[in-house]
Amino acid sequence: MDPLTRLYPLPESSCCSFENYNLTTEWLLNQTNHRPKVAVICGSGLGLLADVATDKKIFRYQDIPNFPVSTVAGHEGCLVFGMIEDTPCVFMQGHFHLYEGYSLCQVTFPVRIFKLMGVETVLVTNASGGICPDFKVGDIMIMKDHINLPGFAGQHPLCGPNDERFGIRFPCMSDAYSKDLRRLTLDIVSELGCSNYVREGVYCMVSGPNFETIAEARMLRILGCDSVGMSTVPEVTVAKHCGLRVLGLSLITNKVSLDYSREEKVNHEEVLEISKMRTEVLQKLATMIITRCQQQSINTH
Ligand SMILES: O=P(O)(O)O[C@H]1O[C@H](CO)[C@@H](O)[C@H]1O
Ligand code: HPA
Repeated sequence: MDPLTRLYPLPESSCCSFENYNLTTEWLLNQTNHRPKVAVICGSGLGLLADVATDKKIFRYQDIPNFPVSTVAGHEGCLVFGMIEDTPCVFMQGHFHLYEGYSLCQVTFPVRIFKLMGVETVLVTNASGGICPDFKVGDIMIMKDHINLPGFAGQHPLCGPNDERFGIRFPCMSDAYSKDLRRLTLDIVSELGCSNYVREGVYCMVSGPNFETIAEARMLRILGCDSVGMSTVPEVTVAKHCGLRVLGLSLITNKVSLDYSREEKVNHEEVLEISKMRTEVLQKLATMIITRCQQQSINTH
């Protein structure tokens, strides 16, 4: 047994050994001829992003060895391989959350599978609550940066022994979201004429599952967060660690209450309803980003 394994024994049920990543990767590659270059992680209510792909091959999460299953409404729990024009892609219809009881190694498991499959770029999407007073419901926020609030408290997907086959012990996170992809997205947004509801901003991850108190929301505002959600940051961190290029799009599904006199109460059904409302434009945007980013073969991460 190597000394690291002895120092940090993984629980029996852990999926996070290199052998397990390999096993799942090989299982998937044996079941399909698709060899994806772009992975799309679909957030709450955004699974329909996969509908525009052609030549699809679909796996239910429950049938994939070592894969967690989705337990939240609006997360279908399917892995969809398919083509967006000439680009081979893989879509996660639904992702995993700390509040479901998953470890961060389980939450981020698919990202390392994508890396081993040869994926180069990850497009992450999510639903979030708008904290920036200028944001409106239905706005799309291009993620410029994030705050890993659970990470501050030691809930971090890279804690534990570092596997150098994936990345270095102390990865830089100051450029987690590719500048080139953000620029490309802004160009496409202006071509599509939707600049009036696309913003750039900082996403903050909280563990959930409750939505924020007003005092918490005010604290997040002071910290410089433009929106808040319960996902994405672990996946982005692991993607960046293993050298994947990342773009994040966050749909503002509700405004977070910063004021005790505000009567509206946020709920998950409203989150899903707004996601559905923006599906078409997000499909268009995602399709153009995927096609162009492959054509331009931007090399900087
Ligand atoms: O981040 P995604 O999964 O898109 O969804 C967001 O919406 C759900 C709450 O309504 C939470 O899961 C939150 O994180
Ligand atoms: O207001 C919110 N807070 C946290 N997560 C969320 N996901 C969608 N909206 C929200």
